[in-house]
Amino acid sequence: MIDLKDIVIHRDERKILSISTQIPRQGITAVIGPNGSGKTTLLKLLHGAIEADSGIYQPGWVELQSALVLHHTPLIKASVRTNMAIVKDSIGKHKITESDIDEALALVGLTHLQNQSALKLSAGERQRLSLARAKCQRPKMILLDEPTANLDPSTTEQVETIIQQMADDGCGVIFTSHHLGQVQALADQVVFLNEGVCLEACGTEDFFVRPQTEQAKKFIARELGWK
Ligand SMILES: Nc1ncnc2c1ncn2[C@@H]1O[C@H](COP(=O)(O)OP(=O)(O)OP(=O)(O)O)[C@@H](O)[C@H]1O
Repeated sequence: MIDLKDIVIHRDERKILSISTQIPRQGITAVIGPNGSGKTTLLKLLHGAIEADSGIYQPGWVELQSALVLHHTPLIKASVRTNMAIVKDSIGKHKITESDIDEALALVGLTHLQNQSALKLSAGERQRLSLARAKCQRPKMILLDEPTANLDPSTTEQVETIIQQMADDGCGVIFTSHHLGQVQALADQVVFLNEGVCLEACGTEDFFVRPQTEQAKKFIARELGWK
């Protein structure tokens, strides 16, 4: 378990995250909540990209060895393969080998485009490249910020299959999403944030069938269009 105790993060004198919860290190966890509720901030904290002002995070980002995939992964003006080769692994110990790259490209179905300029990739191919780069880092956990935002249904399905495969291979996955249908289909557990506070952390079915807080009930009803 990842244990977050009394974590507080401020920006511009505003508390943007105030959280105490536990998140499993295995399986697939969805972090959900309204816009601005702190989902991306939580992923960045887990990855060690930002620090908490106070509180305890165990085992901590060094031990977690995560790969973080944000919305717009910067790519260099070079081939898909070169964009893979520049990736560093999450602990800086292993060199990324040619066969690591081959394996990751095959996983995301981009082998045939490996010599194409990465900047010419479509949004869906770009996202698959980002996942392949993350996979090459040999992370223990992969943190994905809205991995299927702006993708069409068929590409969304491809990306979901890759995520599922990574989890089946033993890599813990934490992703954020605004698609509750996707969360229900993919996630084993849910962390629900509201105004920077974790209000619920439980199994996916429990969350959707028996939400404990009024905020979660309203959020589910609004997002799924229930009356
Ligand atoms: N560097 C920053 N400086 C100031 N405010 C910030 C900073 N980073 C995040 N925030 C604020 O913190 C809050 C949480 O942001 P965050 O991006 O984590 O939300 P989110 O749940 O991922 O939102 P969305 O669903 O819109 O992507 C927002 O109100 C945001 O404006």
